[in-house]
Amino acid sequence: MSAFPACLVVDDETDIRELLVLTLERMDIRADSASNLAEARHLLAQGQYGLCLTDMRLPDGSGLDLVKHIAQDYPGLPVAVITAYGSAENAVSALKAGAFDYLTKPISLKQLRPLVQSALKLASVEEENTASGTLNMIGNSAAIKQVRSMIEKLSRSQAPVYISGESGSGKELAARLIHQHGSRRDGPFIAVNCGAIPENLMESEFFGHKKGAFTGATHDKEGMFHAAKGGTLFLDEVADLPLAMQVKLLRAIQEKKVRMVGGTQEESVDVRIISATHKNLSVLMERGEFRQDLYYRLNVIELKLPALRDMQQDIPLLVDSLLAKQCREESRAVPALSPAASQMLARHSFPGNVRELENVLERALALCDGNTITADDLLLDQDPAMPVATTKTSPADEGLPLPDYLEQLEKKAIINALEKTQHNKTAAAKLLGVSFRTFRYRLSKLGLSKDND
Ligand SMILES: Nc1ncnc2c1ncn2[C@@H]1O[C@H](COP(=O)(O)OP(=O)(O)OP(=O)(O)O)[C@@H](O)[C@H]1O
Repeated sequence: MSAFPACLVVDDETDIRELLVLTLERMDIRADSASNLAEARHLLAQGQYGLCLTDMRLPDGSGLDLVKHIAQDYPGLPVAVITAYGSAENAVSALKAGAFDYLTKPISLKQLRPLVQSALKLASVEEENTASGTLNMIGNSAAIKQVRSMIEKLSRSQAPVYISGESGSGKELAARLIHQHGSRRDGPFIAVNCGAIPENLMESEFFGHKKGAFTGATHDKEGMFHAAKGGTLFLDEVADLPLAMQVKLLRAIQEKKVRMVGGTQEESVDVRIISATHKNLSVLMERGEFRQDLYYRLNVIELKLPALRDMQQDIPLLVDSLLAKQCREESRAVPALSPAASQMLARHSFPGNVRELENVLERALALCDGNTITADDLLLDQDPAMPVATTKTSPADEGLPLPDYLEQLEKKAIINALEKTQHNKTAAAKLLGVSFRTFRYRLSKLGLSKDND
């Protein structure tokens, strides 16, 4: 038997219990079993377990009670629930209560193996994390400390996480950290910007396609779900998924299976989903633009990232570490900040959050004399939130008809966002709160795109 601590199997059906114990033993894992909640509690108190698998329906309570008991009294022990086919709510409530993952009946070895391996990995990853302890989400404010502790908790689970927060507030960074600190750290982390994929290619990008599935499909091609196997798939700007794609994604998440475009067979994929958007998904859901069932599937656990203006006290610390990082990358000495520059940074509202702060510092590094960054180097006056909000003129003052006047304002806002993001269109679209597709469309409509944009 392996060095991995034993597994506790809790199920009142003798057949399933025996089958699970046997399967685990074939995987070199010793297993104890209990047929009800009371027995399970008793065994837990006696033994050192590395994993617990429990059915949802038990004669003297529910699997959910056991999940809560374990979360409370044995917080390091991963527990997975076994749910009946099609009972999505059960799986979701178990994950919310702290279950690390779930299995759907009928249980197959294909499902069980990655789950057990993840649990097995968790123990060693935790040891390494305690040893290194380096989460690089910088800040000392209560808000960011709370984020850091949530990240640690979430990395112990396989539950889908939904990260909300304004553009540039560190959603992708948080997703990467959850991945890096969890059992999937040796697997891939695949980040997808859902707003940047053309609608007609979306299904094939996500699930892959078979040769001949459509014109131009000259060979079999795997999708992003395949690329993320054994790791994490980060769906950024998930609000930009068209409704038709939302249905397909829901199926893939629920079944943990995908089917290539033009393929006949479904195949299992072991992928953890983390999603994010700067938009308000619950509002979009109420408007019918985002499917409710997918929303509940993605948003099992929500991680909220604070805006930089809500952690203003962290600005000096962030400035120091971001400057140090940028100078390290450019192999140059870290310049000092003049008192006026420090004050200006500490007071600025940063609508573009940490990303905006990074851009301001990068620009200041390029402009400064090498020794000191002055208030002038920050160019913060040229960084207004949005020209629309600050404009004091009216169409009549400009002598323009309303549509032309609005077009001019829109152009200004777009150019401003492009400048702020060093012409990164994806980031500029986010800053303006529109999808990448919309942004690209507006660029060409307003004559701002280069020939082949
Ligand atoms: N607390 C933090 N400490 C250090 N760096 C941070 C922090 N928050 C954000 N950053 C950095 O700011 C930049 C923007 O963060 P990130 O890309 O994760 O934001 P985002 O919320 O995903 O943005 P978007 O909504 O535009 O996709 C990244 O370079 C990230 O490393």
